[in-house]
Amino acid sequence: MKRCVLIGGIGSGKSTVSRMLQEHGAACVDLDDCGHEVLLNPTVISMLTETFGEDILDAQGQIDHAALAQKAFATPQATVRLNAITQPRLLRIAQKRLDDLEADGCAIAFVEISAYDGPDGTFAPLFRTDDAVISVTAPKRLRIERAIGKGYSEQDVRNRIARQVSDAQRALWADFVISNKGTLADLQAHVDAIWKKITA
Ligand SMILES: CC(C)(COP(=O)(O)OP(=O)(O)OC[C@H]1O[C@@H](n2cnc3c(N)ncnc32)[C@H](O)[C@@H]1O)[C@@H](O)C(=O)NCCC(=O)NCCS
Ligand SMILES: Nc1ncnc2c1ncn2[C@@H]1O[C@H](COP(=O)(O)OP(=O)(O)OP(=O)(O)O)[C@@H](O)[C@H]1O
Repeated sequence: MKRCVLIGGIGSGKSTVSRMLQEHGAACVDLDDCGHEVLLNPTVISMLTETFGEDILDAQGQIDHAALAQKAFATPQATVRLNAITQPRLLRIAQKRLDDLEADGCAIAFVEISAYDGPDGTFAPLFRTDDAVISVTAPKRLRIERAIGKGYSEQDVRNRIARQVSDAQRALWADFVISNKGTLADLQAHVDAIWKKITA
């Protein structure tokens, strides 16, 4: 199975690119989604409440994502603590999803990684060093606007951006950079061209 890595900061358009790639026939493993599964684990819930306090829970005792985000993205140290609890576990879920796709005969899979920290970083077990990396970028102003449109508060988006690497850093790691500052039709054309190159 050919694997590719799809990276980009909050509101850049990764999920939209992922949807377009899936329409071409690719499978996608979204690490944000794997992370959401981790937050349902009772051990993780206790570790997170011990670290960040009981007020990250909703009335049902489940993690309130916005409440946890407010605490966990407030400082670099808090984000390190969040990542240490969640990322080793979400990595195992993502690895299993990739293994299952491969066993099912999937030809090409994209791993969508919003918190990508480089080829030798946390997510290295999920890909090989020669797998293509696609970075989706957009000006900060547009990313904030788009993320607010998805329901995040402006402060939350700004905090998350502050905890993420820059588009300039992502470009150094990428084989393809998609600049997503135009229309959805522009984005589609860009994705179609990359799909052709990747599958040539
Ligand atoms: C803090 C949580 C509960 C907020 O949940 P919420 O549903 O609001 O956001 P979601 O998980 O869908 O992420 C949305 C975006 O936030 C940003 N983001 C999420 N986690 C991180 C992180 N650890 N570091 C930097 N940015 C992050 C990304 O741009 C991501 O696309 C959740 O993001 C979380 O548990 N994060 C830690 C796990 C993780 O690292 N996930 C990203 C894997 S690549
Ligand atoms: N070129 C575009 N023109 C107009 N709207 C766009 C464009 N690209 C993305 N969007 C919209 O912007 C929002 C953010 O895009 P998307 O969800 O794909 O980003 P993301 O990088 O996956 O974000 P997140 O980090 O929150 O997961 C979505 O509502 C999407 O429909």
